[in-house]
Amino acid sequence: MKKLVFFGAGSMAEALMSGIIENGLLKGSQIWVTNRNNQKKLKQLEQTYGINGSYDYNELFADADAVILAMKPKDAAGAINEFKSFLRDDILLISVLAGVSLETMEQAAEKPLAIIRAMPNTSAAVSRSATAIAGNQRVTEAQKRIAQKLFDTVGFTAFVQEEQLDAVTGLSGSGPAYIYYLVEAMEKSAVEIGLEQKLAKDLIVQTLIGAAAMMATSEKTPEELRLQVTSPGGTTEAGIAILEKHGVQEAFISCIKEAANHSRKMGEALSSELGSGKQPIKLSE
Ligand SMILES: NC(=O)C1=CN([C@@H]2O[C@H](COP(=O)(O)OP(=O)(O)OC[C@H]3O[C@@H](n4cnc5c(N)ncnc54)[C@H](OP(=O)(O)O)[C@@H]3O)[C@@H](O)[C@H]2O)C=CC1
Ligand SMILES: O=C(O)[C@@H]1CCC=N1
Repeated sequence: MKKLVFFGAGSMAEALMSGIIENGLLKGSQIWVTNRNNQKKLKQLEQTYGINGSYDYNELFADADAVILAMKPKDAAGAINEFKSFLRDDILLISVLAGVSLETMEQAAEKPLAIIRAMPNTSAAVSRSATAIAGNQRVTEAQKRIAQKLFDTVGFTAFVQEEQLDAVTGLSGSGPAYIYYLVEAMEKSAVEIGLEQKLAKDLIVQTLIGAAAMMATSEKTPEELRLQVTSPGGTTEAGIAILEKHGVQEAFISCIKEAANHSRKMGEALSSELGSGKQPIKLSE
């Protein structure tokens, strides 16, 4: 790949471009980025990563191998409509939009295109994304390899059925936020029980890294690993009894199901917006 273009310059686009550049897959000069109107952000990305910011579609699409769609799903129809006349047949469109189906994007582009739908996460910035991808029939083997290399560069990649991508979104697309939420609670409690914030953060981060490494390398299930830590009558048992009392595991299960369901609903909203005469489904923000 010689030229990659990002439509959208927010959290996900920045995580991907920084991982791609950091790992040497592409130089900053091979990456082009545009957004809706936040010129300050484009300047900041130019200064940080040496990428090219532009609002000129001729310049953006010239010799582009792949275009990554990285705006909010609600902005996708408008964006595709604005740039669809610049899309050549040989450009690979890669969408990271939550919920938006391949069919909806094909419909929006109003022309046959090779499209990969991907669900990475922001840990791409540190080459630790968990990404799942699915493509339409027009994606060639060479284009599949391009997409796989791109996402392998920033972490782990799995090919999935398109129908599974809403579940992936609820699980690992949003997943980092669930972990940060848990860590917020761990940090608050650490301070309340007498630890300095810096020490608490170091201990928490190392605990997460260690637990992740155990799960990645051990033959044991997470439940077995948990039981190894839980001495009968000990501290862990006392703590986990509180989590059980508050239904924390059930809450996490509902959280992931709701996020996956919301991904599906966002896709349906865009699809019906594009469909003739149908009203978009209302989403609670
Ligand atoms: N954040 C995450 O953890 C993840 C996000 N995603 C997906 O990535 C996408 C982006 O999310 P995120 O980065 O968080 O969003 P942000 O709100 O951080 O960024 C959205 C970007 O899209 C730009 N934009 C809006 N409209 C257009 C347009 N018409 N043309 C070009 N650019 C446009 C915005 O520009 P401006 O600032 O000028 O308005 C902004 O740069 C979403 O679809 C989301 O589902 C997927 C996986 C994880
Ligand atoms: O919250 C969102 O909608 C996006 C998709 C996955 C993570 N962030």
